[in-house]
Amino acid sequence: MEITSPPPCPKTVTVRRNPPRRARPTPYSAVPLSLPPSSKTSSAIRSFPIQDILSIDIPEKPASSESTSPEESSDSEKLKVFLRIRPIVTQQKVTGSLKIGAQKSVWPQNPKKKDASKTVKAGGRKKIESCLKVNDSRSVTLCPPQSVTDVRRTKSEIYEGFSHVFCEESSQTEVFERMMNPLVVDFLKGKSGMLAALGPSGSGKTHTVFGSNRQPGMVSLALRQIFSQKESCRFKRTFYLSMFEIYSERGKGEKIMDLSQEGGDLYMQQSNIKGLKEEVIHDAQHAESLVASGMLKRSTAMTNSNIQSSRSQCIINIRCDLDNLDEDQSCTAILTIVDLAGAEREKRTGNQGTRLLESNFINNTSMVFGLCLRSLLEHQKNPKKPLHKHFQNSMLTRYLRDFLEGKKRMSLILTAKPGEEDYQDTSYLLRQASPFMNIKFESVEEQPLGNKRRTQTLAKADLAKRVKLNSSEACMDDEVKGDILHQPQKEAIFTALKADLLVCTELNSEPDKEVKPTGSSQLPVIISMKANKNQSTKGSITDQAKKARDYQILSNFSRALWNVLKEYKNKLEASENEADFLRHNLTAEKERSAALEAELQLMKASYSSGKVPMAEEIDEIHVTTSVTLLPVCSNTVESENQADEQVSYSNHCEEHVDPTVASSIKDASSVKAALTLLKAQNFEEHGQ
Ligand SMILES: Nc1ncnc2c1ncn2[C@@H]1O[C@H](COP(=O)(O)OP(=O)(O)OP(=O)(O)O)[C@@H](O)[C@H]1O
Repeated sequence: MEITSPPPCPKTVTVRRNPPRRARPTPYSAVPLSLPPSSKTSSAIRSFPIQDILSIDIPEKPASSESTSPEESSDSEKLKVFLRIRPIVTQQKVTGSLKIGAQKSVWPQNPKKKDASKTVKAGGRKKIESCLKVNDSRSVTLCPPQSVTDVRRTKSEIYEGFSHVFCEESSQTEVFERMMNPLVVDFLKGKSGMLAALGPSGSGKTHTVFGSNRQPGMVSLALRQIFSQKESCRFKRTFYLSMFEIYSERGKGEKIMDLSQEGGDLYMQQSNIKGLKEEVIHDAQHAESLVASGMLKRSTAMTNSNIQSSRSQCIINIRCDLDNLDEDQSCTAILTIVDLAGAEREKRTGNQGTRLLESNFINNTSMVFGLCLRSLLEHQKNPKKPLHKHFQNSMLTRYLRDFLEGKKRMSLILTAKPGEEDYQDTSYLLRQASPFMNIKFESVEEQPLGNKRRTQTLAKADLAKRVKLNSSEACMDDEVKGDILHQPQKEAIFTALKADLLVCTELNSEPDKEVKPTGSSQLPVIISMKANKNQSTKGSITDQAKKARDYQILSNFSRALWNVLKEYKNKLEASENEADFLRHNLTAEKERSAALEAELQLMKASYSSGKVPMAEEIDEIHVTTSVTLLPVCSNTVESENQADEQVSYSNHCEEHVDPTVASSIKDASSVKAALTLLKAQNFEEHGQ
């Protein structure tokens, strides 16, 4: 039987795809391919831990800072927003009082008023539902009345987070204790502060701030509290009172009026009020009488909302000069109380003419006040947002600039009317003002000075003494010198004040203080163990704390960076080891494949010629190829080509050789077995 030789092996070309294929997995080899030991360590490197670094919790002030006192730790405190709900006034009561008011004044000519009277006449006593429900001491729910829900779908809203909610039954004393007393305590310690009352017309701002004879307000109660303190032998406190209003006369711009007995018109230069008179106050009674006479001068008028509606913004300043008698030094603190005129809705008040112009001024000032605080809040939330200079748009906000820019402490009391018909006003107030509770006072001055307020004050008494003490203020600018003749040597006095602060039950709440009796005073005097720190020390402590914080951040960052670099170095070493190992394996495989290829060529030639190759010849091929191909195998690309050719050849064999043989050839380790099989077949054919 004639043996038909298989067609010649076509020249196979390895086509490289574009993009080039990745290296094939190393074909099965007799040589086991073990992974290099280093590959075990080459786990994926985590990304740079920037988040970890940023989330490292670094205390604002180092815990080790022994100098941090409880007072200093409250550097960043939130604006306190209180809410006071005034009692509901029955319709009959309102209109009744309006009737009385109407006899005194012809203003306003509001047709609605007549309608209201009619309603009362016709309907008699009418029960008014409350739209404001107190949930707890810090939150309220505003429920829309039926009339509003009928028109549009309005849901109940919860407002929470107030420093305290004073319900309708809350007394003036309760409000004072919770809201005003902390400010007074700070004031007596040398810290300035402000309380501002905000709310719609007739909601009880003036009632809260000034009160009445029967129910004294915050000003009177604060003055009583101030003068109830016993004097220390080392310190002399002198209190001054000034009072002025900002108003608009028939809409012709803003004006300032000194509300002291002999006071007249004042003028404003930038944020400074020029010519404001201060009265020295010796006792609470005297001070209260001054406030009462000032109130008589204040512009008020009857409106639909309020029988005696404030038509101006009223500001009261109580200043305390604290003199250290031992060291001839002094410091100043100011307690400011602001009674804003209540925002009014034209529809509601029915104001016309002059009242309407006044209304515009009042609403404008309230709006600017709110805008300043909103801008501050937004700026604090996102420092990229600029702190707009809204304060420039009204005299009041110009005067209160430091407070409205978060540089000085302030508290707000929102007064609300809970009646159904007051829903719109109350809703507006809560929506606008409740977010202010998130405002922070970042770097509140520990002891804001009178000269910072830049109010030109001319105290009637103590002038000679002031001039004497003023000798140490040579470095002050002229304006400031004019403003406050008595320049307080604040640092030393503040230190001494801390060391010799009078005990009063309200003040004595700090745990790290030691109480010692003094010879001169019957009351024990608090001796602060940390009293020898003055303000410059505080400044340097703040700097040190900042530096320590920066250092801690940087060291954490560099530590994290170092760890990442170390991980990358390990990974690099592992990869190099792996590459060496693979290169070595590849070389060995190339040698083997070259030897097998040569052997196959020989076998093919022998098969076609019918001559069986001798075992020696095959061994010779192995030796030759392993020697000659070594340098070639070092070239990876060429080796890959050869590997491709080998596979191509194997494929070819699959097509043209007996399937049993082809499968054997594919398997590199079974080549010898294939050869034996071929020999046997050849032998059989030749034998036959
Ligand atoms: N908590 C309260 N308890 C009793 N009466 C109150 C209370 N709040 C307000 N009133 C009374 O309501 C009336 C209006 O209050 P008030 O003048 O204080 O309002 P207002 O907010 O200052 O208004 P405006 O902005 O128009 O001056 C006053 O007669 C006052 O006595």
